[in-house]
Amino acid sequence: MARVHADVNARLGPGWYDYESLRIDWNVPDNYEIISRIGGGKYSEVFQGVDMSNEETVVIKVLKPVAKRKIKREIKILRNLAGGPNVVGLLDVVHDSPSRSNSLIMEYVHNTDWKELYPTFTEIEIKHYVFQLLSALDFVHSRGIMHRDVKPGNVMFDRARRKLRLIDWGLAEFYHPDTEYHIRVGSRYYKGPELLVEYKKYDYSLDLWSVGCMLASMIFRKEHFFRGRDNEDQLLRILKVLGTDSFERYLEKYGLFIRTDNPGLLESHPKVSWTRFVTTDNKPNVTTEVIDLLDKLLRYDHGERLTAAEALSHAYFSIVRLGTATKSAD
Ligand SMILES: CN1CCn2c1nc1c(Br)c(Br)c(Br)c(Br)c12
Ligand code: NA
Repeated sequence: MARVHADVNARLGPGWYDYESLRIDWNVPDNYEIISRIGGGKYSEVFQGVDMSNEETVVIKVLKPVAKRKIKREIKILRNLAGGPNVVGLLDVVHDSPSRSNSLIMEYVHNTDWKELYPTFTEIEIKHYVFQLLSALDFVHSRGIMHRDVKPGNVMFDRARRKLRLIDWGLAEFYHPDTEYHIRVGSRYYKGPELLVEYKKYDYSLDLWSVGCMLASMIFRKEHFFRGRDNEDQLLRILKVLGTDSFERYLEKYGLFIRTDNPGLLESHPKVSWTRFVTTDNKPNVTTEVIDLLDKLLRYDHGERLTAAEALSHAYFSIVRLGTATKSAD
């Protein structure tokens, strides 16, 4: 059971969370022109485009013919989250008859690629970036939704404007208490332990593990902090840092068992101090304050992890909050 926002969807009712009964009125695509391909994945091809009615740059996410149900879920969630802080905006939904394809027209962000961004982050930039990411998640979780695929590739960051948007809500879901969810979600390096040990009754706190992985890669300047070759190796990477004592307690608490023939997963591993990852290169960004925040996000037990709201009020962000306060003061 989630520690926070457990009953949000029960309170907001089926009009909020029942995406299956959503009827989508697809508009014609005539206003939009594709300029260039900017990405793609299992479920969509992504293009930079222009809305010719106002000359605005947009992103055109052409959906592959996947389960209609999944498309309804993504659109329902994007519409529920409209106007929320740091959530990418859904501008339109269009159907193209000749190609029989459906597309989401999204707000454009002039994104700097993560590979370029993370090695150059200053401490103040990390604070602004993570604060905005947590603001998005605090909002989304308070609306009864978990993203389930938080990773650098799904966080668009316009460095010049210091504008961050959480994108790709294709794996997002509504949280209901005592409900079993798919564990084949997320992206390997950012998968929470609950997914790797196949605990299916997870909740919003899954997203906070992923934030912890991103924070660690920024402060320690490591592209992916836990970089497993496969799901088992991913868990082993985590064990080798957090140690097996707290892992055993976690398994015990939730009545979980590990089925594996990987010897590494059956050995005991000591907890490694976070200071072991300090180098001359990353030293300026590693303070006792950020280590404290990181240590409270990267916990096996999802029930122990800071919530997004708790993380936002951590001392590490006081300079960002202060900035916000003065802004709202004037
Ligand atoms: C793979 N790339 C690079 C930039 N970029 C990509 N996918 C995007 C999606 Br989906 C959205 Br929505 C936005 Br907004 C941007 Br920007 C996107
Ligand atoms: Na998206």
